[in-house]
Amino acid sequence: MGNPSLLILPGDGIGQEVMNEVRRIIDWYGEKRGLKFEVSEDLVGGAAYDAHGTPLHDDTMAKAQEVDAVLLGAVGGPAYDDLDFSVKPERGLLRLRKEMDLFANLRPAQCFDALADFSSLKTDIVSGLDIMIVRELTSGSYFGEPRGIFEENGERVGINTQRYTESEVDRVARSAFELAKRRGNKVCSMEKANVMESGILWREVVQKVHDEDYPEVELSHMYADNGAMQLVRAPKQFDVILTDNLFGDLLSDCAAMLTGSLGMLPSASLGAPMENGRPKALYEPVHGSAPDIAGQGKANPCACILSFAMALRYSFDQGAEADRLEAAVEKVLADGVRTGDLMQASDAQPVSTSQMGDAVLAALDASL
Ligand SMILES: NC(=O)C1=CN([C@@H]2O[C@H](COP(=O)(O)OP(=O)(O)OC[C@H]3O[C@@H](n4cnc5c(N)ncnc54)[C@H](O)[C@@H]3O)[C@@H](O)[C@H]2O)C=CC1
Ligand SMILES: CC(C)CC(=O)C(=O)O
Ligand SMILES: [Mg+2]
Repeated sequence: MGNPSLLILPGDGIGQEVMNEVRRIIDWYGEKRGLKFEVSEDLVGGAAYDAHGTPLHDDTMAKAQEVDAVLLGAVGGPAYDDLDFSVKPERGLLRLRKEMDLFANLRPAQCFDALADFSSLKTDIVSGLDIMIVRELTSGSYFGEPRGIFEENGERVGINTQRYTESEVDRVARSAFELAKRRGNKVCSMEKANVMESGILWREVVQKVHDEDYPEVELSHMYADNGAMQLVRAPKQFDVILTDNLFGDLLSDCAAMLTGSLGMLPSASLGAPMENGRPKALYEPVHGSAPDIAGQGKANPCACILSFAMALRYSFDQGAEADRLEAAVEKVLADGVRTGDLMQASDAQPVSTSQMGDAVLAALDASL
């Protein structure tokens, strides 16, 4: 059997900068741990649009379907804001998620001890925080039809459709319950069943999956607006949060600030098992291309580095090496190394993206 394959899609803006650091970490694993990957690279998002006039070339899509895992930086940026949606960078990412059928987006929000006093919330509220948001990723309002901007009664109307089938809810609910069994054994499902039919169906299906196959897991339901409030009021009440595509997008950015910064939040997007038993998978930081800091060496690469740790765990059965990488990031933070997003304006000089990468590599060396 050959080395496991990894397709790297840096994308746009800080996606390219943070991915530079992940490449060095992948090399480190090859050299120091004998964990070699068959790495290929391609374009996605604005970079692909500039080269090919499309945010995701068919050849790239085909490659993504073949590899063991895809690692993506971020897409988008102001240069592409006025494009028709069909060719916008974000559309490339949506296509990738949809065609790979990556229905379960795992977004862990963990507060490292060293950042507990930096979080937007009081230290005791976030200290030791470890929650997992499971966001449905291939349906809901980012994909439902009809969608578009249409003429109606002499004016334009913008339409997106929140749509969920029972099977779509069923499969992502199972992912959440399975994860909960390996964690704190609790799932809180969030929707708006009070005002949305899709929410009513969501709640019914989640309850049914629970009652039939996961009665031992503690299940609660919460309206997503209250969920957002509870997330900043008392986040440690949650273990696994299960929610739809749109609410999950919002709630996970919100959870980022509990951990200190959006620059700290990794994610894994998982689909059905492939022939080798591993899930189809794409790993990416939760953040976007951050045009306000792009090209300045200011981006925090930790979210992308931690996304690679998730790849080690979920795609390559390297749980111990994932632990090693997460511990390296934790040590660096404990040593006080900080990119600008992890400091108050008046603090000492922040480190650059590549200096943060240097520090993580040094911590990895020290772990041997
Ligand atoms: N998965 C993806 O590729 C995503 C792409 N986007 C796209 O990115 C572009 C910019 O979107 P925004 O709304 O500005 O969201 P964003 O996530 O790019 O940035 C929001 C804020 O967080 C900061 N930030 C984000 N990541 C950081 C990091 N690693 N280190 C330090 N600071 C960081 C940024 O500087 C900015 O102030 C848009 O085109 C958007 O559609 C947005 C979210 C996800
Ligand atoms: C397609 C992305 C730009 C949407 C997003 O913000 C995300 O998935 O976190
Ligand atoms: Mg988002």
